[in-house]
Amino acid sequence: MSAALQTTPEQAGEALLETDGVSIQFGGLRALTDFRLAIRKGDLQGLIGPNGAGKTTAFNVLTGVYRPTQGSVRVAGQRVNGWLPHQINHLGLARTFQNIRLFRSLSTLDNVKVACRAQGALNPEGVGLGTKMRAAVRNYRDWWRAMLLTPGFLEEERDLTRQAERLLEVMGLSHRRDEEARNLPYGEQRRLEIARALGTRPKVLLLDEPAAGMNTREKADLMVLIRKLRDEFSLGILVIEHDMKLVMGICEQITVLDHGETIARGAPEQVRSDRKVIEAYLGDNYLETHGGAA
Ligand SMILES: Nc1ncnc2c1ncn2[C@@H]1O[C@H](COP(=O)(O)OP(=O)(O)OP(=O)(O)O)[C@@H](O)[C@H]1O
Repeated sequence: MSAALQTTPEQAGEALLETDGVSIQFGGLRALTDFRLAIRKGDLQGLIGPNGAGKTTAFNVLTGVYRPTQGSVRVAGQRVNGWLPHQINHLGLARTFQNIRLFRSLSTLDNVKVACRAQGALNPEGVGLGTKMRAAVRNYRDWWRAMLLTPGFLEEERDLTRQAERLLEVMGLSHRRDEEARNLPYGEQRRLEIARALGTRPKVLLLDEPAAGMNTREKADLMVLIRKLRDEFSLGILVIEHDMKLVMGICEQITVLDHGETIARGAPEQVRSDRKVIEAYLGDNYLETHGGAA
């Protein structure tokens, strides 16, 4: 293992998200091999690598879309192998998607309210029949409260609206409050996705190519915003991104994947001068522009 692969000294505090030797195979293809990662409160880490390296697969394993073939995923100290995405979300892990997945016909505000409401709707503990029964009873009760517009229901609605408005403000989207999500410019749709993820009150936020399709100005704003979110919401953040300026500019630690294997991990300056990373991903052109390899 190269020096860049050794664990960095950000070991203070409990890991909010941790994997141990995670591998996943699709037929004969090993999409991810022995993937190790720990995200703590305040971390801002990057996950990079060439197309098909396994980055989105890693996100899918972390969030319960895929079940790992080997190894374990822990969120807030709980082993979550086999849990469903919404159950993992309730433990404090939220994500955005490479291909934007908004409720396109809902307003900007309602997109975020749905997420805020979902966070209050389910009990994360347990996946058994008892939990399902309690959820069914609660749904039935909530349906009647909504039909009768009880004072409790109306107060809850006002509270959800306040929470969602606050998140739109943080994400610079207040002016779009009542517009349908599909009518927002691309960069704003990406920010709305982040607002919606924040609506579930995560401790760890996974951002899958948040700057894709953004112009230079929007990317620069996004860099500032991601740092602000980390600080203001006390989050741990993991970002997949192909824009090296953004990743190198904001991440304190970067993991590099190639063919599902972790080929390097370390601070930006370490990673960008790693010969294996240059060969697999950055290319000699990057080397010429940004300095020599180790
Ligand atoms: N559900 C699946 N079934 C079969 N193969 C899959 C599945 N999901 C991912 N793969 C394969 O796993 C490998 C890793 O894909 P993945 O999407 O994770 O790469 P990536 O690093 O996110 O790439 P990109 O930067 O292009 O988004 C690819 O070869 C892909 O075809």
